[in-house]
Amino acid sequence: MNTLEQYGFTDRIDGLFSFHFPGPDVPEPARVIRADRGRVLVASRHGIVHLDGGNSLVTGDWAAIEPGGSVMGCLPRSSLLQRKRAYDPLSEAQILGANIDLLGVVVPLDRPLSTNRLERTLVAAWDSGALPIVILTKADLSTRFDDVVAETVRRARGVEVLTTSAEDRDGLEDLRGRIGAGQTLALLGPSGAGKSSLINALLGDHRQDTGEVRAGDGRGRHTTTARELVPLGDGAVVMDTPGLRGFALWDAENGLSEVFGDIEDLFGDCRFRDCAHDLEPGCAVRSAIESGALEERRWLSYRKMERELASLHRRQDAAEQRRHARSFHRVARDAALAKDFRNRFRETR
Ligand SMILES: Nc1nc2c(ncn2[C@@H]2O[C@H](COP(=O)(O)OP(=O)(O)OP(=O)(O)O)[C@@H](O)[C@H]2O)c(=O)[nH]1
Ligand SMILES: [Zn+2]
Repeated sequence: MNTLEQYGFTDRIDGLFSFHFPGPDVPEPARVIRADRGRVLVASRHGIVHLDGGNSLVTGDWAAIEPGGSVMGCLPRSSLLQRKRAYDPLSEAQILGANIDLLGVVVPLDRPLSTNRLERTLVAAWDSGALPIVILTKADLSTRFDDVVAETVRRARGVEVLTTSAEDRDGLEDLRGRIGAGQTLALLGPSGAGKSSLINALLGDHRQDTGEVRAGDGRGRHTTTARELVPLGDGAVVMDTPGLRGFALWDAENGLSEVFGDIEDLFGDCRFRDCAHDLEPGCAVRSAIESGALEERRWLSYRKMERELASLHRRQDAAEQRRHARSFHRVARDAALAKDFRNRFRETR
C-alpha cells in the first residue's frame, strides 16, 4: 500500500479526480495532512511533502497538484466540520477539517455527563455531513458516575454508541471495524476525554508512524510539525487537529433548532403540507437552494440525519439499547471493582 492509499486514497477518489480535473494533464492527487497558512503538508504518491500556495486547503482535503508542484484546487468536500459563531453572522466560520466520514463524539465515563454538550456536538456532527457515532471512553472507570452510559444512550437518540477503554484495550476492535478502508474518523470531545489515548490504542503497532514528522523547509533548517491525519493501516485514517481538542464547536447555545432551524422554517412555506421537498411544485426548500439562500450541502446534511436516524431506529429498538447499556454497565462495573479490589489488596499486603 503506497503512502497515498494509507491516507485514504481509493478508486472512488481516483474517479472523482478524473471527473473534476479532466483534460490531458491529469493532476497528481494528494491528501492534506496539515494546513498552516498556505503551507501544507500532503501525502502523495511520492511520499509526504511540503507544498506552498495551498491557502484555501484544510486538513483532510484532496488536493490536485500540477506537474510543476503547484496546487490547482481540491475535490468538492464530502463533509466539512466548522466552528460557527452564532452571535455574529458576519464572522467567517473556522474550518476544522474536511472529508471526515465518521465523527466520533467522545464521552468520557470518568465524569458526569454534559447533556448539552453531547447534544450540541451531535448536531454539529450531523451538520458537517459526516456520520456521527458516540464513543464512550474510560469504561474501566465507569463505576464513578453510574448513570452516564444509560443517559448517553438515551440522549444519543438512536446514534450508535460504542464503549471503549484504552486502558484495558476494550472495544477497540469494534471501533476499528467501523472505519473502513479509505474512511476517515475524527474525534470530538472535551479536554482529557481520552482522545489521544484512544488514537494510540487504535494504532497499536503502527504507533511509530505517527506524531511528529521532521521535514526540510527548503531553507536547510528542519522543522517539526505534528501530523493531523494519522493512518491506522489498511487505508483507515484518524484526524486529530488541535481545533478538535477541548474546543467548543459553537460560541452560543445551539442545538438542532439553531443549526437546522432555518431549514425547518422553510417547510411551512412549501405549497403542500406533506411536501417531500423533492420534485413537488412550490417547494420552498428547492427554491431556497436554487436562489442560493440555502446551501445545498446543509440540506444534504439534514437529509442524511433524517435518513440515518430513521434507519438506526429501525435497526436497534430502544429496549434493546437499554438492555445493552445495562449489561455492558454490569461488565464494566465488575471489571472496575475487580481492579479496585486488586489495588487495595496490593496496598494492604
Ligand atoms: N483509566 C483510564 N484512563 C484513561 C483512559 N484513556 C485515557 N485515560 C487518561 O485520561 C487522561 C487524558 O487522556 P488523553 O488521551 O490525553 O485525553 P485527550 O482527550 O487527548 O485530551 P486533550 O489532549 O486535552 O484533548 C490521561 O491521563 C490518560 O491516561 C482509559 O481508558 N482509562
Ligand atoms: Zn418542500
